[in-house]
Amino acid sequence: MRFQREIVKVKEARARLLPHINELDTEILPLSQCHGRTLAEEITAPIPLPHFRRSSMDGFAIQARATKGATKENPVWLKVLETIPCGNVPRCEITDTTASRIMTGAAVPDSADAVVMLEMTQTAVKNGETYVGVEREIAPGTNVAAIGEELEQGTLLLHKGRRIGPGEIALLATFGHAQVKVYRKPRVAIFATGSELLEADAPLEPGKIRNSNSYMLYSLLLDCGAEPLMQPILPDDVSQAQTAILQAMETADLVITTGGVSVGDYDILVDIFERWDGQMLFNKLAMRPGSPTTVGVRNNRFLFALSGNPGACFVGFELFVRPVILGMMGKTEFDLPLITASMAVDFTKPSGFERYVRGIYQIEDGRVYVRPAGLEKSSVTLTIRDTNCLIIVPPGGRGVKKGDQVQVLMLKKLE
Ligand SMILES: Nc1nc2c(c(=O)[nH]1)N[C@H]1C(S)=C(S)[C@@H](COP(=O)(O)OP(=O)(O)OC[C@H]3O[C@@H](n4cnc5c(N)ncnc54)[C@H](O)[C@@H]3O)O[C@H]1N2
Ligand code: MOO
Ligand SMILES: [Mg+2]
Repeated sequence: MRFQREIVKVKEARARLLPHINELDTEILPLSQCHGRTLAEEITAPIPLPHFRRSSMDGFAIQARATKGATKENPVWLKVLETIPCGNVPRCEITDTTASRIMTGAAVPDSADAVVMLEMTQTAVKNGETYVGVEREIAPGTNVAAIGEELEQGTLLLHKGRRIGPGEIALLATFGHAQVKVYRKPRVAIFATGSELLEADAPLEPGKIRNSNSYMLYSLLLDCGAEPLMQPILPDDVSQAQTAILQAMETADLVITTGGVSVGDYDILVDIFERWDGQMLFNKLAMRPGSPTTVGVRNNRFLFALSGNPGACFVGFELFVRPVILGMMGKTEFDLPLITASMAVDFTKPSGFERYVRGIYQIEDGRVYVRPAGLEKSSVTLTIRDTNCLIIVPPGGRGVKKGDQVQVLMLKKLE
């Protein structure tokens, strides 16, 4: 019997990670390279949006009061003073007998309080002068976007720690942030362990399998904005593995291993943790899958020893690695969204521990229904393909029944 394992609940395990999360340093990147990166500064609006009174239609800038009594049969005729394209500054003053042709997005003259759309007008030329006939009464403010209509100056737009996507990029460009302060990507070394593992391009051999976990982790890491560093497969040799892992911990910000954490004779991560000169945060969780998941910290760096079983490796990443990576990039809220949903089917597999079932959510008639993505065994890879949530099945009893309300962690946004 190797060392004793203390069983820790998921909540407690996650709490134990928090004090060890260190924010990474930052770098300045051109805006075009910021997609997927995480903001390391707060962005506020330096000016209002729009910053000038803007026409929202193609038409004529007018004084609304000039249109009193206007009808299609009896239009109010106004003399057209100038044309105001986008990007130009209006020159002429509007009175209750004049108008200026204006385009969508152009600056409305200060003396105008409305824009009548082109379709509500007719034009005529008399003695070389152009006149516009307004066919309807127009209320003040019509088709004029006020200064700050969208945003007031000084509004906080983007928090530090926010992932940059299309919406963030649009705001950054709007306010002239051509260079953006972002967090450096966490560099994460990935080791698969196990003498049964073959490279993905290797032909199969008796008793052996291909290493899929490293590639899955690589993809999960890219997905949360980290820089994965793929390492060679480690055979079941304790010293060799220990040297490689400790070496990687010198250069990478975080190291993940998969496999070798249970009670098998060749579960070498257990041996490595027996000789560990850092802190061990936990080595047994009150959860399925992934109960033997082990996490250590050494010289302020994490070693996540995830299970080798693909399903357990996936769940372990989502529950424990993802929050740490997000925290390293300045996020303070990194919990997966938790919702309540109805079971669409029975799930009767009993479990002594709380179970995080790889699941599928669906929306029907405005309600969220969940079902397991398939065979609920931690060795299963296929279900990861279809999983968009984790259904939390409480410990004990006989699982949950169709129609029961369950807590669900969302991995993908509700569409
Ligand atoms: N007697 C007991 N046996 C087991 C226990 C236990 O408590 N008592 N726990 C079980 C649980 S729960 C899990 S989870 C697994 C954990 O296994 P390990 O993390 O030690 O992983 P391995 O033994 O290395 O491999 C398990 C399984 O996964 C396959 N594997 C490993 N690495 C990869 C990879 N990179 N890509 C794809 N598949 C991989 C490996 O071939 C094994 O089939 O232990 C239970 N046993
Ligand atoms: O805790 Mo293990 O991952 O279920 O089989
Ligand atoms: Mg094992």
